[in-house]
Amino acid sequence: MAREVLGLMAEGLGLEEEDALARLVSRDDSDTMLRVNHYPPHPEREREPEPGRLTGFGEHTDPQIISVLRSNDTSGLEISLRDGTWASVPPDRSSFFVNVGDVLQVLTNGRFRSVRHRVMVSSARPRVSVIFFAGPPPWERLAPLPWLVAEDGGRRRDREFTWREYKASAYRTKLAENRLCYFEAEAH
Ligand SMILES: O=C(O)CCC(=O)C(=O)O
Ligand SMILES: [Fe+2]
Repeated sequence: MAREVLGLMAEGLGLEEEDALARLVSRDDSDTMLRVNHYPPHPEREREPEPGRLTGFGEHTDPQIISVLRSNDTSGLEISLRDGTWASVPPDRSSFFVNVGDVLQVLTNGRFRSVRHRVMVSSARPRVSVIFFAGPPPWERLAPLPWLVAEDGGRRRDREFTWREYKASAYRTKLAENRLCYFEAEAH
């Protein structure tokens, strides 16, 4: 699934090698992970700053290449729009929500953006989500793809790093931080 989506993205980007993205998540040592989140129902509480809504998962971007999410039919997931407002992602048990990770933003030289998202809990029903995170192998050297950099007149948004390096840096920072800023190319 993640591989197919990455194949379509490569095609859409006009990459010469159609498996340029998918191959990164298909190796035996690719860093993939499955996470199951359970948000218990939100009981009525009196002393909340914003009554009726609790943060279930704080705002963040996913660090990997791509994340594929499916949830039960309880809402809560929200994405941050350019103007800073939050848009709800309607729950749909029959479809997948695909999220661009930080590494895909780097590889595409910013054509695809890792969107900030969060989970707010306001429902009387529990939310359950299952997310497949597809990341590259630990020692893979990651940098904007040369084909796209050439299209951008040689301008690289980020410098090269390994996934291991990125993960180590991400673990040192807070969830909500923009972790990619440490990897931006110096000359902008
Ligand atoms: O549980 C959800 O709907 C999203 C959780 C999430 O963003 C994550 O686990 O990275
Ligand atoms: Fe996430």
